[in-house]
Amino acid sequence: FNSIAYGTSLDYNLHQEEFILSPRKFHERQRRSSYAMSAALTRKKISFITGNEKKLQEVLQIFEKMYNGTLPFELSRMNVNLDELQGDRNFICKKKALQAFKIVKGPCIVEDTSLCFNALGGLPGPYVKWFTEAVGPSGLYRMLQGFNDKSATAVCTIAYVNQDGKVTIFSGETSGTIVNPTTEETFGWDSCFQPTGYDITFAHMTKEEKNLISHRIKAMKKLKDHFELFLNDV
Ligand SMILES: O=c1[nH]c(=O)c2ncn([C@@H]3O[C@H](COP(=O)(O)OP(=O)(O)OP(=O)(O)O)[C@@H](O)[C@H]3O)c2[nH]1
Ligand SMILES: [Mg+2]
Repeated sequence: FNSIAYGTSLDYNLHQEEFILSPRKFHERQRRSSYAMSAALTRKKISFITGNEKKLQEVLQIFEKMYNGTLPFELSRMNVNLDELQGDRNFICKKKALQAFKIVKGPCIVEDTSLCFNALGGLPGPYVKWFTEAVGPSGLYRMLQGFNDKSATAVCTIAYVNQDGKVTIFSGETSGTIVNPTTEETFGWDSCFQPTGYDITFAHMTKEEKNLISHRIKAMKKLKDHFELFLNDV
């Protein structure tokens, strides 16, 4: 598996200046360095399991901003496409989480994203990946051609599994409209999803703008609240 650790930069860059510092400053740096290292050693390790690079990027950007650059845990990524059973989104995400825990045998996070069209009773929902791969964002727009109602909800479902294998689910939703894409796709279906209250799609927005209002940040805020309430669960 491709596993990379994030949130550890603090541990490295303290050594680089050792020749240009005065002895007193060097001593102080060493003291801070060993403090940082012991903090890093006590930080819990959490694995984020996803096969999707774009998702990984957003999750990292959001965590970095939420924790001002210093995550209270060490996040590593495992590049695995977990099996996805059919069912509602919480069921799918819970089953992904349990598979992930079997692999990692420790705390882990998985995420499942749905795009639900109201005119289609919530479909494609958790199956949007296959629809997007088959027809692209413009095809998603055309699927609603016979309907006046173009409204949709983007839903991010996150499952966190703690060290005992207990799964907790968090979800975040952003409502919007499915529009005819006018830009290149930047993620999956961002170019056809226009969030309510905006006249541009997610694809037109900067990452910073999207990360303020997205389904993903809303679910991740709940995960952060959970970590704060149940400190031992981190
Ligand atoms: O434009 C987008 N903006 C987003 O914010 C977003 N989040 C997810 N997606 C896409 O929606 C499907 C979800 O399926 P999904 O959750 O199963 O993801 P995945 O299979 O790619 O990865 P994972 O299951 O290994 O984590 C996949 O096609 C993702 O590319 C997005 N597209
Ligand atoms: Mg998937």
